[in-house]
Amino acid sequence: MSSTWKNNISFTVFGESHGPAIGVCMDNVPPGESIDVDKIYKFMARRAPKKDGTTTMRKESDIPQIISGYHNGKTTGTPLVAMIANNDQHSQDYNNISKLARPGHADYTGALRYRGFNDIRGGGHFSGRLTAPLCFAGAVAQQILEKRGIYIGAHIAEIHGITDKSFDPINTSRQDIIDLKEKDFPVIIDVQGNEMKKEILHAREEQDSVGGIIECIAINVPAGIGSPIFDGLENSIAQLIFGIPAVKGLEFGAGFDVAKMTGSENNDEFYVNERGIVVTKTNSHGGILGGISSGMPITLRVAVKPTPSISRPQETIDYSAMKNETLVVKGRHDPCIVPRAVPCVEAAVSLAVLSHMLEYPNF
Ligand SMILES: Cc1cc2nc3c(=O)[nH]c(=O)nc-3n(C[C@H](O)[C@H](O)[C@H](O)COP(=O)(O)O)c2cc1C
Ligand SMILES: C=C(O[C@@H]1CC(C(=O)O)=C[C@@H](OP(=O)(O)O)[C@H]1O)C(=O)O
Repeated sequence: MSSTWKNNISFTVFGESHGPAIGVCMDNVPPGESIDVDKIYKFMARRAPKKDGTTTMRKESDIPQIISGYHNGKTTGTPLVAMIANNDQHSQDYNNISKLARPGHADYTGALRYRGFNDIRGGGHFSGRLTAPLCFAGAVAQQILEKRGIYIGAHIAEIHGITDKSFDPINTSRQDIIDLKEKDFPVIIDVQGNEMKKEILHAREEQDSVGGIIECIAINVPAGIGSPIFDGLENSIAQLIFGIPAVKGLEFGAGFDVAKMTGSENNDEFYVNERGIVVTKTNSHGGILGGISSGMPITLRVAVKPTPSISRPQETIDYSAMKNETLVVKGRHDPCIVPRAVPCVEAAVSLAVLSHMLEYPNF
């Protein structure tokens, strides 16, 4: 079940980019949770294509239709199902490349896995479009968590070498997270965001694309959530983060920098604060020790590759005729995936955290 995630919360995403609709079926969502549908729309609009040249020109409204599991403003606890229509497919863009493997995309591996029967139009089921249902599920999870004071936010930390300020790994506030969600281009330092946008537009002019890094933080996650070995918070978050197409790297806390540190530099010393709560002085561990939350903010960074579909000519193969070919990709592609993937990262982390929160009887 490649498109199903099974934990305390389970969900399946379905559909293809150029089929009639995509969607999600969530199971074991707690009953009686008030869900504001307008807030879901707002969350999903953060992922939807924009009109400023920094994203795909495909116009999708991404309004989900809830067809099960929601009544009188509350979850029923039975499967929560949402459909999202595909309205602006240009399938003819893919006619001339139906057996030509786009370098960096999943056309070749998908054809092997599905014996050539996979729908390659717009990337089919491999498309970044399948993150719209992930965002629906994540928006629901986020609302349930926010009612318990848990806030999860993300920003663009880097695009092609241009960097934003990092989250404060100890003192990021609920308001800092809320403010970022209101931004069209979610960065902490707006002037850096303007430079990033210029870089994205430049890549588009050059018939090329750029990648970057997304940083995410979850605050007020209670200490003691998660499990060791295979079912820890890091495991669950990683599984969902790698469900976002184009993600190639993930690090928690100090991440790969730990390799350069000594134990005394990396260890986060504990103390009891003025409110009688156990905290750490620093947060290299990124809020997770032994797969279990420490109560400190959970911090992670996600590396996103440059969009594979670029319009300059590239060498490739015709995998049906087994011939070498030159390919010119058509279609309306994101010159950079990173800005639209920010809510996707939030969605993935929200679903993983909510799922582990359900292990606790008093949730
Ligand atoms: C929000 C989002 C938008 C994307 N837009 C595009 C796009 O316009 N063109 C493209 O070739 N790939 C796009 N991708 C990435 C591809 O779907 C992805 O690279 C491909 O499925 C192969 O998967 P992999 O990179 O994880 O190996 C997008 C991904 C996301 C998350
Ligand atoms: C439509 C979306 O993104 C699509 C993701 C995508 C890909 O290969 O991942 C390829 C493009 O599809 P098309 O060629 O049909 O325009 C993007 O537009 C979306 O995210 O809503």
